[in-house]
Amino acid sequence: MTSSLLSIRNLTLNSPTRTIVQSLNVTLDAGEVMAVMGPSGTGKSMLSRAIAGFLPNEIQMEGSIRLSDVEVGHLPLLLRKPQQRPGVIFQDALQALNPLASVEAQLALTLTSSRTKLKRSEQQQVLDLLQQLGFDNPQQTLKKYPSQLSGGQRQRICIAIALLNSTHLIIADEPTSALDPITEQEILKLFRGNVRQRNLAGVLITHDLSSAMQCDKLLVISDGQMVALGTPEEVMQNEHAFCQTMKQLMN
Ligand SMILES: Nc1ncnc2c1ncn2[C@@H]1O[C@H](COP(=O)(O)OP(=O)(O)OP(=O)(O)O)[C@@H](O)[C@H]1O
Repeated sequence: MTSSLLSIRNLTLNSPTRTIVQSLNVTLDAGEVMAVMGPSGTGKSMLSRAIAGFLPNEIQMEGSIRLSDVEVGHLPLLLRKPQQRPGVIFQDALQALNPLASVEAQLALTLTSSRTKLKRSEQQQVLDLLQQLGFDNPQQTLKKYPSQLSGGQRQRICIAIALLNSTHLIIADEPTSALDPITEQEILKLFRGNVRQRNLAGVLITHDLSSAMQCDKLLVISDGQMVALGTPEEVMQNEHAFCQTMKQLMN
């Protein structure tokens, strides 16, 4: 039997005062993208932080998170081997990028953590990736600084960094909330397309229903509890009020 790329068993996250996520069970295979939806404040970001290994100190984790069959749940990001670190794309690309480093420096540091210039052997890989992410002039893009890029371009650089960083899993936590609707759809399409094409697994936390409908799985969390998990079509059949509201919006 082949095991899933990501396997979460009985995950519970407790703050000192209350339970934030309770007894969550999810698996995700390579090539699959799972959307996570649910009302505000119900634990979606905390789930992504647990998977990525940067829970706040005051949050206690119970249960298991396995990446390619290795238990990583209790390992903070910095103690994980490179292949156990997911690529992470955050909401605010401007904050995620170093304002004082050029695009080339940020991509080179992603590849080596010690250089700010791309090696000749890395150049073509990076230029191809930037082109694939929709940059018309990748050479020129490498010279730019985050403040010289648009919001959508910055987020595409964050996707490039996550793709260069990750051999298994990419997590995107509301990556398009600061973007206009057309750029939003472009970015989400690039995210889904690249995850599938590279046979990674992707977790997309989103409030955008149309994008969630194009994912392979949809997980709905409400009050820290999993209320539905399945294909988006299956989730629309769920009786829970949040799923029924989604169904009405789709109709
Ligand atoms: N450092 C922390 N310590 C204790 N509780 C926290 C901490 N950070 C967040 N929380 C609480 O955890 C709960 C879940 O927060 P989380 O950010 O995961 O929600 P979310 O579903 O991602 O919300 P949104 O859709 O608004 O981004 C919230 O009630 C929040 O107040």
